[in-house]
Amino acid sequence: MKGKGWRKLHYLLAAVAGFFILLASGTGLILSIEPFVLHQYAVSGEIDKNLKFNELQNKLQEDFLEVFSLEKDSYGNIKIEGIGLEADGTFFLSANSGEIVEAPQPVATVFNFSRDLHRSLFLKTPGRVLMGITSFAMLFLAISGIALWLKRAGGVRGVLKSIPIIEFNRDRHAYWSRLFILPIIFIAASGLYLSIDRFAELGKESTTSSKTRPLLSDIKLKDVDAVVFPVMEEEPLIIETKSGAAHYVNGELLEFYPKATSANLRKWSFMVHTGEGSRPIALILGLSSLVLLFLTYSGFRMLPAALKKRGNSQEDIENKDLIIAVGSETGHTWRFAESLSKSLSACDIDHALIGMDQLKNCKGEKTILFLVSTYGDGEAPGNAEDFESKIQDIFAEAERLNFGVLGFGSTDYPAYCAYAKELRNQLLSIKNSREVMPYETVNNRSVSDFVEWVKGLNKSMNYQLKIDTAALNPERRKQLSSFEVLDKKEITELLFLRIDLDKSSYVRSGDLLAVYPPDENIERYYSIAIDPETKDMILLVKPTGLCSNYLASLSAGDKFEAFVKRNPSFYKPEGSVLMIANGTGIAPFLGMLTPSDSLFWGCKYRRQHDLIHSFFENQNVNITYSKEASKAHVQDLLSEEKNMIEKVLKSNGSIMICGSLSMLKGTTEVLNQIFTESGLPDIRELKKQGRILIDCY
Ligand SMILES: Cc1cc2nc3c(=O)[nH]c(=O)nc-3n(C[C@H](O)[C@H](O)[C@H](O)COP(=O)(O)O)c2cc1C
Repeated sequence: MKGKGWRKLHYLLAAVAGFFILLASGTGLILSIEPFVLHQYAVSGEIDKNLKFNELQNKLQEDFLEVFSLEKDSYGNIKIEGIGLEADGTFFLSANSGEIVEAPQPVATVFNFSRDLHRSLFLKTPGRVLMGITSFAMLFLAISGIALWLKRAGGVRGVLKSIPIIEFNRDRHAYWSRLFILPIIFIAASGLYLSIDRFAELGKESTTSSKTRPLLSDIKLKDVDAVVFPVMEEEPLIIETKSGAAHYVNGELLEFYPKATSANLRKWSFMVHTGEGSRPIALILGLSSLVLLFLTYSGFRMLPAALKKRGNSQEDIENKDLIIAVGSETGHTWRFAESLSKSLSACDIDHALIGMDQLKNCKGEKTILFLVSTYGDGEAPGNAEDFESKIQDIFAEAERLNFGVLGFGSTDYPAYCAYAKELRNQLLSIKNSREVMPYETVNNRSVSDFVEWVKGLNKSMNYQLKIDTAALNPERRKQLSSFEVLDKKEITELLFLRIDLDKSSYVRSGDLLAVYPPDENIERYYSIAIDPETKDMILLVKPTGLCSNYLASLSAGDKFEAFVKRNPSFYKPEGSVLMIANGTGIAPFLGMLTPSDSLFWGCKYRRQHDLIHSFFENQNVNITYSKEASKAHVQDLLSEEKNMIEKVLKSNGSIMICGSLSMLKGTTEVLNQIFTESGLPDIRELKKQGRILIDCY
């Protein structure tokens, strides 16, 4: 089955069985507490491992007129039914003295109530059947979940990789289900087995006699599970142990019925499913129930978007010249495509919106705008999985294909927008194809990236589209903190902000500050430094956009709303570090620089240096100015530092790069050349080893 099929199965099962799973998890959570509160439940004490069953039997003959049965419960209690010298009924015995001990306290109503609800929804047999089916659905949810998880990870190799948390419900759902997959499978499988066992009456003991013939005098009390005592003389004494049931008459072994595997399986399933008698298992069950509750909640939050039918069908596109084709795994790209479609309609531009799996047999001249995400480890999203194998057929009859590709992805993943790039190459190889819109990307569903692309589209196609950004539903994060500006300085296009920070805060240099301009729901990220001396937060901003102009309008004492996004992939590594930055990209390094590091910074004007020179005292800093006489860029400085760069890397040091993408491009070229000449691994390999860290935008 393909990723799409597994996803459908997963959602279908969740939609059908979700309510019952919720019920079973809630009651399961309550029941998992039982072994912890019933601490006085074990009243029989520890059984001496050498104590023989015979010895207890002799004691019983002294104290009871008649004993009918003996049973050991999962708490190790010895429970007997019989007629005592003073009373008759059920008694608990001390394991070693054989004397009657105080009966355990009754079980709290909440546990009995939860147990009945958990097992049968108070509906007796139909309820038990329903809960059996729920276990079955849960097992298949776990199996389809594993398939989705493999797809998400881009194959088996990636399953243990960390999961970036970009979207709370989706990514935490994946995170927690991965962590608890084994207990969840055990819970579902044991629940299913217990249900089947009850209805199919599995586990009847085999009557095959065994070669192991336990003598009555050898049986130890610790090995006994249950005993049925003879009432009439000709009846046998039946002793059940882990290995089977032995029948004795007058102390002689008459028959032995080894225990069938199914009986052991039943016992094992009961233990795994209830945790009765084992607090560690009960703890795992409790935590798993909590996780299941969360998975049901987050799954239901994702369900409406997943089940929504989107786009036109193949028939609708036949006489359209302009098509928006969407490749999406989890539905976000559709939101952008729909808002583009709306703005085209508002301008009376005839077009169709379609999923990539619906795109078949294009005839004549078509203009197709592909909006595609990347999934797994740089792979195609679900509805574009088969596109590559069909692409030649799809366009076989097209006279001309005008296309543009907009990639949706996240720089949190190493293969940023890899599928969009691959698709673009495939389209370029189609006969009569022409790229009419330059390839662009949208990082982390950035509305501003998308709006920029639409501006480009307007230019290329001579449109006047206006995107309704509110329709893209960017949500302002709920928990924002208020930050106070302590100091603000500005020198030619560079703004320096010192911001008050709770001194016990966990924030580190290299983290990001996400700021919302007033009346806007789209945050902008700024790399931050923590001043090593004062522990204040330092922000460097180029005041050219809506948010940076807002920050520029603030004065000391003003407050603004923001949150800190942890960015551990850009924390300073051990050892000496070569830091490379241009413009405001220097910000995180202001809090990282030590005398054993070197910093290369490219800025525009000499004056800008005055804003931050106090951070450079006794440090190894090299600066270029692109708007002064030298007109040099930071990469020009690097090409003269071959020996130093080689020395840093050969002594196990690292390189960190922060700033613009164009600086990254130039820097990468220079570094690659140096690495080749020095026999060092290439940038890709060093990045993999975590020795080149990049934060460019
Ligand atoms: C499991 C997973 C894997 C991803 N892998 C990549 C990737 O390799 N490269 C990338 O640029 N983005 C990757 N992304 C980010 C998505 O492409 C991005 O969130 C996109 O907006 C999702 O759009 P969609 O909901 O339409 O599929 C991944 C997201 C997830 C959840």
